[in-house]
Amino acid sequence: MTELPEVNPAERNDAAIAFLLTRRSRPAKTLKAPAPDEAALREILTAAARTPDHGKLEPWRFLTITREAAQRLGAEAEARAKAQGLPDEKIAKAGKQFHDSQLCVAVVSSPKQSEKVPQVEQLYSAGAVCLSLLNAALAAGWGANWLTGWAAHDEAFGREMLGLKDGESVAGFIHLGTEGVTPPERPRPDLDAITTRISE
Ligand SMILES: Cc1cc2nc3c(=O)[nH]c(=O)nc-3n(C[C@H](O)[C@H](O)[C@H](O)COP(=O)(O)O)c2cc1C
Repeated sequence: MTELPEVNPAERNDAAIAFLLTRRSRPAKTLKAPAPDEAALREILTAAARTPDHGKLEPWRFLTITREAAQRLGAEAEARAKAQGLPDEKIAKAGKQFHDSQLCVAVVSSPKQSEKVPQVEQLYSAGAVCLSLLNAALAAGWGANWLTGWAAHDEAFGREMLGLKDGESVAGFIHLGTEGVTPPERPRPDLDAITTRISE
């Protein structure tokens, strides 16, 4: 069990706010070794699992994929994309995220039967886990990137290569490693354009 730091949640946490105001992903293809070791990964996953989850259903789980396993998955993704008759560019793309990967965590959406919590809310929670995982890795000083792509959406690949069960899907492949390049800031949403004030 990762020990919890001493933080008073009722006080402003300037470092956390500064992180959230500046955080950004590092492109997966630019990540290098080393990747988080077992202890570092455990801390990141512990943070990721501390995510809002209506009804405490835990409608998600993790697959941790080493670099060696990722090479195997990359080759298999390419072979399957090729067998589906996809164009060369898409075949290469299907495998590339795995070939580039130092360490990958697949966040699996695993919705549970519930009369109270709609499936879509369980899916939202899986997406929230992806962001928490990404942010925990970035906050710990790693480079990280949330990707999906062909392998996340091909049902047979999920079932046969990742062991997904009926109803499960990949919410994200989060690639982790050491930052190779700091990407330039990208345009961020115009807050006024996306915010409506409802005041009465
Ligand atoms: C669900 C989801 C799937 C994504 N899949 C891909 C992908 O397959 N390929 C890609 O280049 N970017 C993908 N992205 C975008 C990357 O994560 C991108 O690096 C990210 O939007 C950068 O955001 P940030 O700088 O705010 O962290 C995806 C984003 C999300 C939320």
